Amino acid sequence: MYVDDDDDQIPNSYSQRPQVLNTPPLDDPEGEDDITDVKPKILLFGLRRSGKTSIRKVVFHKMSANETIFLESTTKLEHEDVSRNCFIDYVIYDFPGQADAFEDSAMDYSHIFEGKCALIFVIDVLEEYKDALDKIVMTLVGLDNKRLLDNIEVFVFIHKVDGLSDDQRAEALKDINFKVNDELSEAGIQINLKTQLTSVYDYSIFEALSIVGQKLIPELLSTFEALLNALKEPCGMDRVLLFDVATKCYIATDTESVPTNKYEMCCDMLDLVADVSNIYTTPECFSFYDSKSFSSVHLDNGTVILTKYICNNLTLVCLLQDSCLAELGLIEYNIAKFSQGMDDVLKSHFKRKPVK
Ligand SMILES: Nc1nc2c(ncn2[C@@H]2O[C@H](COP(=O)(O)OP(=O)(O)OP(=O)(O)O)[C@@H](O)[C@H]2O)c(=O)[nH]1
Repeated sequence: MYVDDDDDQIPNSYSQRPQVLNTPPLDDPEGEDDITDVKPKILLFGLRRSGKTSIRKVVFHKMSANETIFLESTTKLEHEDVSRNCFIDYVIYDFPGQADAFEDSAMDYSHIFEGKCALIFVIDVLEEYKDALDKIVMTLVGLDNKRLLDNIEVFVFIHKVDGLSDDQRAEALKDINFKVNDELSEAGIQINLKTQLTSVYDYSIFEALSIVGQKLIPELLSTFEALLNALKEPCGMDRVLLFDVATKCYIATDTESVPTNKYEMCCDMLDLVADVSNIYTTPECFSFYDSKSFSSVHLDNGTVILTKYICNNLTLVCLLQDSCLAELGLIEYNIAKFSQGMDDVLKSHFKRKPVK
């Protein structure tokens, strides 16, 4: 199936760079689950019980953080396609804690690192983390030796920080950054490691995965930032974010980075809309959102949080001062223009690409 120029709808998912995976995934030795269309990958790596599966389940399956204590250890490589729309369009690989990417010839994972990847090392900060740091360095050295490192964005999630005070978090961040970078430079590896403090008990894990996801769509990101800026400025908005409502990951924002408290405010708003809709939508209704979905909350400090559904699970969340609402017509007009611009960009970007 091909995207037609005249299509009004942006399809839910686009297959992006078709190529054939050389080796079947390891949990699929027969190749039954033949992935002929390799999407960008997010690879979760880390020691046993560091929290990899919990991250996957909480963000992509809406599992509550409390339920993750019942998760069993992953004993073989698991992968799943978590595509929601043309932005959240990737496959997640959850490596078993004991996996070594290159050490064991019976389990050579190197083919998985081919193509566009984000490699996330998850460190359990509540445990002694020397072994975890050794594993990071060993894996990166292995990737470097195989000349695979150039394609890969590398992240370190300093995980389970809900158990730490602010001072302990800052200390862990500094210590881990220093030790990993030190060992990597000793091994002669220059790499831009992105380190995040995360927990499944708050929004930090969604924020961290938003940043990872954005690295997988760099070609679209700058265009969407420009579109969001073009919306923000004439309307006098403080911040505008484009969210995937299913995962609470933000796809893009205006060019200024988003302070964590603002990101949390937006997530609370999305949760509020979902909770109210959950109570009052009829069971036959598949989604809380349609083209008319629009909501606003006025805070007593004069801030307004406004959401407007765009398409394909994507919703705009805008933060503005209530004085800006005097020009509500202008805001609605610019949001409609944004929506049209997004539609045009996606159509031209994915024109004649096969659609799943
Ligand atoms: N306090 C806290 N505990 C967490 C967090 N994330 C995961 N856990 C707990 O960590 C334990 C291990 O989580 P898993 O997700 O199974 O860890 P894993 O890395 O997939 O483990 P393996 O499958 O053995 O490799 C569970 O008891 C989770 O509840 C977090 O952010 N904070």
